[in-house]
Amino acid sequence: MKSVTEISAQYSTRTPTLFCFSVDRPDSQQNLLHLCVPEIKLFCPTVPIILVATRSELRDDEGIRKKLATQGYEPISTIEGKALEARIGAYAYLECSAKTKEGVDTALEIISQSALNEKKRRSTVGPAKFCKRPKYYFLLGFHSVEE
Ligand SMILES: Nc1nc2c(ncn2[C@@H]2O[C@H](COP(=O)(O)OP(=O)(O)OP(=O)(O)O)[C@@H](O)[C@H]2O)c(=O)[nH]1
Repeated sequence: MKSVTEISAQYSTRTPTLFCFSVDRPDSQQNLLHLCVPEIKLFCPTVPIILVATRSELRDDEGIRKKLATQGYEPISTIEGKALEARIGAYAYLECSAKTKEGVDTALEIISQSALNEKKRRSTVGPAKFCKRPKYYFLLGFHSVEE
């Protein structure tokens, strides 16, 4: 997963950005909610977020269900995914599995469509600016686009 530092360095303020979590990894959803989303909202508030649930076929995998159950978890459901979409104000919520290919075509279609919509919007409202980067990233030793 790209860090928000990388996103803010490379992307314009309106480039649609994919945030992915894996349905068998409740921690990946928590990382998005508590680390990535607050940062991108702070530094790139106008970036449209497309939320993607990956490895969706693992919801029906008994081995995964059992493993998660021993830790007190279940695979992340569609309802939870949609709740996260609403909570972070995402542009779209998608689910797919690279393994079974389910949802992949739809995901690619919606992602392309959002990029085309953005291109259209840009031609009417002018060019996008780059995201403002937080100063403390310098202290942590990240590269800067200004360097
Ligand atoms: N079950 C399942 N496994 C998948 C799926 N997509 C990817 N994987 C597995 O997930 C692992 C990581 O896949 P990659 O395509 O390398 O994805 P990545 O984002 O580069 O992964 P990381 O390097 O782990 O961050 C591999 O072992 C893949 O086989 C999927 O749809 N279902």
